[in-house]
Amino acid sequence: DGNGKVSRVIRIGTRKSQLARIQTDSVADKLKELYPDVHLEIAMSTTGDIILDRALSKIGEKSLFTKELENALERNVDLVVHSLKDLPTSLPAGFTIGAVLRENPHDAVVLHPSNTGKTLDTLPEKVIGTSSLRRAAQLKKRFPHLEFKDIRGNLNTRLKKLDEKDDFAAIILAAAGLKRMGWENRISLILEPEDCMYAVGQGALAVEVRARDADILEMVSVLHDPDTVLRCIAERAFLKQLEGGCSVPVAVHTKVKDSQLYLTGAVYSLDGSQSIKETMQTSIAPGDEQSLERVDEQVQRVGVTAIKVPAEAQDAAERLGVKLADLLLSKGAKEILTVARQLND
Ligand SMILES: NCc1[nH]cc(CCC(=O)O)c1CC(=O)O
Repeated sequence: DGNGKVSRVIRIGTRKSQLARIQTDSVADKLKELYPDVHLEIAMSTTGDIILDRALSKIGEKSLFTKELENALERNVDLVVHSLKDLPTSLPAGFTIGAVLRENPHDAVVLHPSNTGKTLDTLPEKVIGTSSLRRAAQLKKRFPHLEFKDIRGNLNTRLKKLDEKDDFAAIILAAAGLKRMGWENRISLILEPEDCMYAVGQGALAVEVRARDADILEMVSVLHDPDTVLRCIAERAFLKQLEGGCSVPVAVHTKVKDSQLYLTGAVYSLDGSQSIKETMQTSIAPGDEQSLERVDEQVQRVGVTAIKVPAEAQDAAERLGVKLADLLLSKGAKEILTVARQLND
């Protein structure tokens, strides 16, 4: 078995925010369970959660959060854990995502305590807190009576702002982040795709490693299941082909059923009045697994190196994302995204 290969100390890098620590610990715990003989150490970086006062959508540079951890990966750690959503669709040379673990990808509504039992249709006040253009655009389209205002800060800060003031009737957050922080009980509603599709990679943890570190790649590859990898590759290929980035309202929904991978993708104008949404599918029948021999930068698909997952299915997933993006672009997605970008500047 491959489990005996890594006998040295494995160092995991993490940012110091509570969510980052929890995410890192959850991956470390899984690795400990799978490899009881491996000695794991957690190394903390001291900066990275500094930019809280500007809308994330206006910072524009996703890799800001991850650059420091990549420096550490170059020097003194073997793997780092990120929210996949925060990772750009191409990684810097020398790095790759070796495992993807996903929980609930959907968005959740957290109600102000005074609104317990209400829904987005029946809220007595109409101001909703979110700094996500994607969430605001979709929900404006579906619930025209609501208003959306920016809410900044980490998860703790946002919940505090909701509870201790009367500025917001509710806020929208990723269900996965709430669950990881132990606040699942604050989830009032999970948003269905008809109301609000999720962000590319939302709810998934990405384990970033050195692209040519075959031992570590093999070690982390047991953390993920093929369906999760294929869904995330399709989503990321879609975003990359759209040249979406984090500052535009792009949303997706994926599922796997009967060896078919389904991808729904959409772009929205900022007020939700214009949108283009399409679904495509592809066969992901089992085939030869991506092998270690073929692990080099050439086999990365949108930053992911998933050994042991069928290589052909990974190619099909990537093509699906590109094809769906091309379909949306042929229907005017570029114009919608260009206007959204300019208005958001
Ligand atoms: N936008 C920031 C962000 N990046 C990752 C998460 C946690 C959820 C996830 O991993 O997708 C969140 C919070 C949120 O969107 O509510």
